[in-house]
Amino acid sequence: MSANWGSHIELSLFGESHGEAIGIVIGNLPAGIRLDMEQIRWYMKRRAPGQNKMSTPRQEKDEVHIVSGLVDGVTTGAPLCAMIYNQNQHSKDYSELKACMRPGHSDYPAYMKYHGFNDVRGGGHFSGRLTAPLVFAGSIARQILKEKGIIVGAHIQSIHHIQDQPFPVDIDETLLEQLSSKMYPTLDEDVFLQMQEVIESARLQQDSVGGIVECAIINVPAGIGNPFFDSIESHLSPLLFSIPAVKSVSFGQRNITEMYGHEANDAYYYQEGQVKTKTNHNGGVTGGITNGMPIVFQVGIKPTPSISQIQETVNVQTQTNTQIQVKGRHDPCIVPRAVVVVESMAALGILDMLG
Ligand SMILES: Cc1cc2nc3c(=O)[nH]c(=O)nc-3n(C[C@H](O)[C@H](O)[C@H](O)COP(=O)(O)O)c2cc1C
Ligand SMILES: C=C(O[C@@H]1CC(C(=O)O)=C[C@@H](OP(=O)(O)O)[C@H]1O)C(=O)O
Repeated sequence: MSANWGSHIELSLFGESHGEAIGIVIGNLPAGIRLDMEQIRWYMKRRAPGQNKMSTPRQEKDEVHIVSGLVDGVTTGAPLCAMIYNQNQHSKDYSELKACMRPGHSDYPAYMKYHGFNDVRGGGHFSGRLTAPLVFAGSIARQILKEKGIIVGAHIQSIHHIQDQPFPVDIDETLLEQLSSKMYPTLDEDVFLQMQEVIESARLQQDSVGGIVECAIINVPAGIGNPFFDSIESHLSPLLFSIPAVKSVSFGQRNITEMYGHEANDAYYYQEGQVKTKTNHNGGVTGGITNGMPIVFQVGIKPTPSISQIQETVNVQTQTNTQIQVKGRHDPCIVPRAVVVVESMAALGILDMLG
């Protein structure tokens, strides 16, 4: 099982949802970065479970213990290892799942690949819980990027059929900082109430819903990226697709495929000596290389697979068709907790790209 990533920044992710701890080792971090622990705690809180009815009731503090690579709050340049101890496992909820495979979760493919030895409890190493250490790593990346003037932020673009507005062409630091300061950021102030109702209605029907997170990275200079195998899109996508439940990533305007060329092309102009585009349908990237406009992309997240309605499945021990009623404490919608995960992955990807 591989859980390593990176060409400049190196990540090595470890742990299971119901094991003792989850964590990450971050290699090649610059020395001399004073970690802003208050900011890190806020980003961790935005993702943490158990805070309201929209989330899994599992209560976890998600306190980060830094065990190496930091002295007096400042990075030393040595691998930085951070651990989060699991505190609230209910492993008996998963006893049936060694044999009966949850539709939509990792159980069956993992059973085939790891011959039934994989840890199914809480999703094991496949769990959305593993995104907690990724948010920690992403928070450090965001801090380093901010020193270069580069800011990342995201909003909930949609939940089920309820849509927020898309990002405007001019995305500034104030807007992104405002979004990141909210627990559930949307551009239209009122739309989250409707989203919340849709989530609650799905929860009451023992069901779940998905949605889309739209993310922006601003102030990346023009000229970063490559045309072919290491384009901006191809560098960010592996990270974004590694977030459990992510099923799509698209850059620029979502409906660009339905436009005419004259509509899709972003017209250039000079503003105070700087090249800008009037529209940003291409999401700040053409030819795989940044054009100086905000990098904008959307991440599609499926409905949570573990729902407590009775579903058809198979028992791999008796090799029979059967039914399953999934237990455990699950998110009726992953999207609200995943916004900061998307931001974190974007920050890690772009920092790595800057070299
Ligand atoms: C923050 C977060 C929370 C999640 N919570 C749950 C959950 O409560 N129950 C569940 O079945 N899946 C949850 N997932 C999704 C599963 O982990 C994921 O669907 C599963 O590992 C299968 O992977 P795939 O959907 O990418 O194919 C969550 C994912 C994230 C990112
Ligand atoms: C604990 C978290 O989410 C978990 C992600 C998850 C899954 O299958 O992905 C399944 C659930 O695990 P459990 O049944 O142990 O409660 C979620 O609670 C977290 O994100 O921190």
